[in-house]
Amino acid sequence: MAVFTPVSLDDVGQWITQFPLGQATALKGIASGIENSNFFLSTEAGEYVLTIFENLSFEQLPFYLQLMRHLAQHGVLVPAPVANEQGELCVALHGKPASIVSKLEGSSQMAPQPVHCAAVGAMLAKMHLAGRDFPLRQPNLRGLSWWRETAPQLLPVISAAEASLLHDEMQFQEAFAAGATYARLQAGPVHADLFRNNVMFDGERLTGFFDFYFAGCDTWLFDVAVTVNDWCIDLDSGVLDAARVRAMLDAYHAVRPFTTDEQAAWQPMLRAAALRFWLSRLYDLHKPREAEILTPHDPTHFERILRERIATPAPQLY
Ligand SMILES: Nc1ncnc2c1ncn2[C@@H]1O[C@H](COP(=O)(O)OP(=O)(O)O)[C@@H](O)[C@H]1O
Ligand SMILES: N[C@@H](CCOP(=O)(O)O)C(=O)O
Repeated sequence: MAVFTPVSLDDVGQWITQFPLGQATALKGIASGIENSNFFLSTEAGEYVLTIFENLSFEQLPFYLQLMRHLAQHGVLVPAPVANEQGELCVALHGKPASIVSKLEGSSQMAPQPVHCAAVGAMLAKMHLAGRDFPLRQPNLRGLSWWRETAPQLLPVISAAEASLLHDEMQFQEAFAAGATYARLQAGPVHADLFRNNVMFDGERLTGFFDFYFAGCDTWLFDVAVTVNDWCIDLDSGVLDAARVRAMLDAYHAVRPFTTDEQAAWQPMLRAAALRFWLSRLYDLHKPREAEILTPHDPTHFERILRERIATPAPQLY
């Protein structure tokens, strides 16, 4: 959709000398980003992605970039940030924070089959395990605290039917999050937005997870629920597709076995994951940021998913 900050090859030519990448040989804006300005960057050392962060600050970026570096160093397929000669992963370009990360091969698989879901499930489990010794901490900034702030702002501007669902689900999620089962769930760094458009495939080979800018510390099961709610559904109805769910969960379980607490928490967590994106889409629709030029995602998609997860028993986790 947009490159918000234009950058020329000349601009990058001087700036890139602080990185161990040789000369920049080509730069091409990526049209599909909605949050940041992204460019494919060719250098003498290989192919990279240059990102200029339009909303995140220098103070906020270390958690995301260091998490990506940590995961890449632990064999998780994610873009590896490149440090400059001072060891910095984030350096100003045109006055904004910018970073260079390795380019993933392939493209997003927008019509996934069980084989793709299995690859995502296995890599997600590997990512959760690899995050256990990541030292930085940041909460999921779109977690329960944000829902508590956001729901009251939305209740007056949404329909009565939406307000009733939102009110009831917030009560349900408050009780779930305060319970003993929830407290025992394993937690750590999670991607928190692992939708189809944030994973690359080369045919059936997964080449990487990217777009970590909603990452934070939360329960691993929340991350699984977010991922299942996007990868394993019929997009029109929101209904789970049994074959894709089974493929994803079995592959995850083979790497990091689910627990009995997680089985007990599974249905509430599928609901929580649906609520999170329903809320953010409602918020973007009713409370757009100043100068927002983009078409917001449709909230009714996640309202449908939420109603469906409430009405239908969750599949077995394992
Ligand atoms: N590391 C990467 N390797 C390959 N392509 C990438 C990488 N990072 C981003 N892209 C491409 O750039 C596009 C926009 O990236 P994304 O992170 O979704 O931007 P935004 O956060 O602005 O929405 C992606 O759809 C993908 O095609
Ligand atoms: N996945 C979210 C929106 C986040 O956008 P992204 O392009 O950065 O993944 C949604 O679908 O609401």
